[in-house]
Order: sequence, then structure tokens, then C-alpha cells
Amino acid sequence: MSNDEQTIRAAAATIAPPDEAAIAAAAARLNSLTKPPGSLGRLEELALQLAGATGSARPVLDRKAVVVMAADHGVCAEGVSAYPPEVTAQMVLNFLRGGAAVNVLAAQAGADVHCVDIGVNAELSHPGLLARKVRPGTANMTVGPAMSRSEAAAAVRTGIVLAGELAGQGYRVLATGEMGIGNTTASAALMCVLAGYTPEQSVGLGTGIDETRRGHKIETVARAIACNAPKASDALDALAKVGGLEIAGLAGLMLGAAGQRLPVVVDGFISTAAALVALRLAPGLRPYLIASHQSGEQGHRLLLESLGLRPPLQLDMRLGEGTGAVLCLHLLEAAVRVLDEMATFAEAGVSDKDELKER
Ligand SMILES: Cc1cc2ncn([C@H]3O[C@H](COP(=O)(O)O)[C@@H](O)[C@H]3O)c2cc1C
Ligand SMILES: O=C(O)c1cccnc1
Repeated sequence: MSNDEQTIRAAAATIAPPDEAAIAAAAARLNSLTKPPGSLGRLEELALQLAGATGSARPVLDRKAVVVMAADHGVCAEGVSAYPPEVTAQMVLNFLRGGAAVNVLAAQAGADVHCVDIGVNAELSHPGLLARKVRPGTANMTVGPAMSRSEAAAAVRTGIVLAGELAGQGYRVLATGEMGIGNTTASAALMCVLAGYTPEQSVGLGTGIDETRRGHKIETVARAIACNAPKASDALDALAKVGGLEIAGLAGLMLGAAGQRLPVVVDGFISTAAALVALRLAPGLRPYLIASHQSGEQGHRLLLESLGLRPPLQLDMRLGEGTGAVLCLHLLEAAVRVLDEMATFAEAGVSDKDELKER
């Protein structure tokens, strides 16, 4: 086994189970606050999950970041996207200048944007760019593997290392984002191989292709799988053969973050495909993953369901970049503020329901 694969195994092994004492303390506090028990619904569930992940009954999420991993896809040669592959690099520059949707929404949520070149097929240079290129884009997966197993492992490791760096910089929660023209095709292929869905169920319109082109995209995914025979029982094999570098990097980021007790907010279809890979590499990751929104990409609903993830938002968004994940940060902030700032029945002099029973 390569060094990178060993790093992945070690990262998976360091993920601690959720802190049950912190969850119990947070639950006791939630039940002492001036509201009927459970009446804040999913906000209370989020508060408990954050307590378990962070190991604190009063989690603090003062520093937030969204990590946008960017990479290109050789499968674009098959005509699977409505946009040309050059858009990947062009959008990276847009992220770095602050002009993309994720920049605007992240700023509103108080989150920093970190843009990573993990596999863009262009030479990029910018002081704000995290230059971590593993290779300049994948190969066309309909004629051979997208990348080698060692490249896939290196990309996962890149994400693990980055999570460690961000934890060291004091971030308390990470959101996932991506940019890569063609990456809904790779995500659909991973969904077929690892979650057992058909190309028809997994393939959507991505950036906005029409139904005829969707038929071609379905057939492209089927050909890629037939050509490479990826192993359903080996997530790294599937990732290498039909995945993508940004998907690999995000899977690693999730493992690395969980190892540092940082909760990770998962964005749309592509990020959820990365979560699928990451969960296969490390099932113990689950308590650290927070689904954000159900995207308009058609496979997303089934993929979320198969992973048992229930995102709180459904806004008919289908952009990626981390846009849904950063919107969800507002809800996480709301959950921790409820825990921290609401008055208890005793503090506010409000009668609790048990007191009523006693009368
Ligand atoms: C201008 C522009 C900005 C984007 N930001 C995210 N995506 C999204 O679209 C791509 C996936 O769709 P497909 O598989 O159909 O290519 C990814 O880059 C994703 O992040 C964008 C796409 C475009 C065109
Ligand atoms: O769900 C997503 O994140 C998505 C959907 C379509 C295109 N890009 C991203």
C-alpha cells in the first residue's frame, strides 16, 4: 500500500466517535430553555450534532470557511456539459477576485473562501490560490481510467492535509465547494458504482443541457463504467477510474476535518458524491457530516436518501461552488446561538410544564 493510502487509513482511524457527554449536556440545556421541548425542530438536532462533533455542549463556530476545490474532467471531450472546460480556470480567477456566487454568499455568512487548484488543466498563479495540483485534469474516463489509483490517493491526501492546516488556523467548521466543468458526470458515475443506482437515475442536467444531451450523458456514464469496471467495494478504485480530482480532494477534506473534530457542511450533488466516497473510506465520518440543501440536480435526492442525509434546505439551487453549504452556515449559527443565548425557564421565571402538572 502506498504512503498516501496509509495516510488515508490513518486519517480514517483517528476519527473519534461523537462526544456523548457533550450531546447529553446540550440536550439537557435545550430542554431547560424557554420553549416546549423539541419545538425548535431541526435546529435542535443541528445543535446536538454540533455538540457531538465538536465535543462541546456550547459549540463555538466563530471561524468558518468554505473550501472550493477546482479540477478539470477529460470526459468533457464527450460533450457532457453545456459549458466548455475553460470555464473551470476562468471561474477559479473569479473566486479569487471575489465575484462568484459563493463569494457573495460566504461573505454574508461570515465565512472565508479558500480556493484550491487540485487539478485544473491550466497554469494558474494568484497569491490567494492554494496551488495543490495533483495532475492537470483527469483523462477521458470513457476510454480508460480518469486517473491512477496513486493520483486518486494523492488527491484525497491533499484534502486531509488541507483540513489539518485549516484546523490549525482556527477554523471551527468547514463547508465544501467545488468547481469543475464535467463534474456532475463523474459524480453520477460514482453514484452508480458505489451506491448502486443506474445512469438513468443518477444523471441530471448539470449546467443546463437539454434532454437529448442528457441521453448522451447517460450513455457516456454507462460507457465509462463498462470500460473501467470499477469495484463497488473499493472506493479508491472507483474514484480513480470514474471520479475526479476535486471530488477526491473534498473526500479527503471531510476525513481530515472529522479527525480534527470539525463539523463539515456538505454542498450539492458533487459534494455529496465526495461524501459517498469519504463515508466508504471512513464510516465513522457520518456524525461530522451536515447536509445543507437538496439541489435541483436530479440524482441528488436519491444520493442523499441512500446516505441517510436529510438536508434542511431545498431552494431549487443547482450551482455548486459551496453556495448551498454556506447558506446552511446561517442555520448552524442559529443553532449554536439558541444553545448559548436563550434564557432557561428558571432564569426567565417562566413556568415549565412539570410545574403545571404539580398544581
Ligand atoms: C459559469 C459557471 C459557474 C459555475 N459554478 C459552479 N458550476 C457548476 O457546474 C459544473 C458542473 O456542471 P456540468 O457537469 O454540467 O459541467 C461544476 O463546475 C459546478 O461546480 C458552474 C458552472 C458554470 C458554467
Ligand atoms: O448540485 C450541485 O452542486 C450542482 C448541480 C448542477 C451543477 N453544478 C452543481
